[in-house]
Amino acid sequence: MSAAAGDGDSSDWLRRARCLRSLRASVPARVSVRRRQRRWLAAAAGGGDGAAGDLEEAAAMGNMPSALKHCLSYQHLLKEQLWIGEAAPQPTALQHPGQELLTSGFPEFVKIVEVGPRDGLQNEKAIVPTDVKIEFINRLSKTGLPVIEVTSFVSSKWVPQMADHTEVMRGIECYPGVRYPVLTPNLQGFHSAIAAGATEVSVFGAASESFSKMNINCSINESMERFEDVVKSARKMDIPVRGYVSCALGCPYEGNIEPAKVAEVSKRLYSMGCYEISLGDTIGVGTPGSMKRMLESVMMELPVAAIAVHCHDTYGQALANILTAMQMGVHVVDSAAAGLGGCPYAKGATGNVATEDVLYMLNGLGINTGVNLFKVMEAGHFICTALNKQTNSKVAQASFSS
Ligand SMILES: CC(C)(COP(=O)([O-])OP(=O)([O-])OC[C@H]1O[C@@H](n2cnc3c(N)ncnc32)[C@H](O)[C@@H]1OP(=O)([O-])[O-])[C@@H](O)C(=O)NCCC(=O)NCCSC(=O)C[C@@](C)(O)CC(=O)[O-]
Repeated sequence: MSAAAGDGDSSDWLRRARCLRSLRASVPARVSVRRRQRRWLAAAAGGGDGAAGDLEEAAAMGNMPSALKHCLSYQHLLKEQLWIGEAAPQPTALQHPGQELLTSGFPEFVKIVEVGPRDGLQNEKAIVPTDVKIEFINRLSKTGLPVIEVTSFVSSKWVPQMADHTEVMRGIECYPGVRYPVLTPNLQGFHSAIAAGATEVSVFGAASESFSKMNINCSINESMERFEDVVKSARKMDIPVRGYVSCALGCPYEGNIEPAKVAEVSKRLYSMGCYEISLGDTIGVGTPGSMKRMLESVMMELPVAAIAVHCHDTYGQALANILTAMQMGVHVVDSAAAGLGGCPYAKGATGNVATEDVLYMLNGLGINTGVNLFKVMEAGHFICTALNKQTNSKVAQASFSS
């Protein structure tokens, strides 16, 4: 757990800002928000002054402006701890006999692998200044995220956005308990990464021959030989290696990809020593149905504990796909703050699923992540402001823009 996770100050600030913004939108300028709020609450609660009594009772009466109702339901959400990443309330004796907990079948803890600084930024048209990347990563480090993928040691001719990999790796503050892997496609990238101070790397292959050729300029077989070299060197240095399989649910060049092919490539990566295999829906075309079929196939070859899902949200299916994967026991989820991202070799693919949206869903399910949603929202807000773009996170949009 990072040193600064769980600090409540900024959460309070955001809560208040959110509530006030929502109120301001519906109040004539000449009446102060606080006075109006006291009056509504007093009226809704049946008299008295601004103390207003029980908020929920007032909300139930239904005789108040929608902005205030929104605030009250927001209070209700807070009460249920959807926002703070703590365990949801346990079922009470009032629970209907035989009624199953919503969370049954889901893992108790989900590890979030934040890929925003790498997958998120690699596709930005304008080069993001190195100090902005470093500040973004430092902010993410204070959120409780256990893993933050920092950059990639690839050719700067191919991906100019990642050309400052060494400066980024050397510039970030490494928080205790947070891991900072980087992408390395071959031995050359591996050696550069280690020289820059990386202590964990990822190799990235694909279940599609065409994508492999476009992305890393070699066939699947050739890529496996390169990855073997990386894994062997890494093992000697006690460096953990993660493996990616792109196009697990579809390829921008070949269309459908057989689940058996995904399973085969995953097995090769796992057998050579990758401790975790991240299955990428690179172009975000998967559905819960195709996710289920693909995972069933991969799970015949790999233990579920070694499987991660990496969903892009092009068709709006990412959360549903993640939910499906979790129902099947997967407990490692890749995501990017503000839903940044895309792959330079997957035209039309939009960003990764937003970390904020994943956290909101997991908090609602009472699944622990150890990550502070508010702080991720702040980091997402920081990078979106720096890039002068709108967040892709629905949760951040709802919280900041209403
Ligand atoms: C893989 C390579 C490097 C092969 O590139 P290549 O051109 O085939 O390599 P080469 O071995 O023929 O060498 C050619 C030149 O590249 C240099 N080179 C060789 N290796 C490196 C290296 N590691 N770092 C820096 N430079 C390198 C090498 O030194 C040489 O330089 P030159 O002599 O011409 O000046 C190239 O194709 C490349 O960089 N591709 C970029 C791949 C990439 O970053 N894709 C995006 C990330 S993957 C992704 O986003 C998907 C994922 C993971 O998120 C999951 C999902 O969503 O599906």
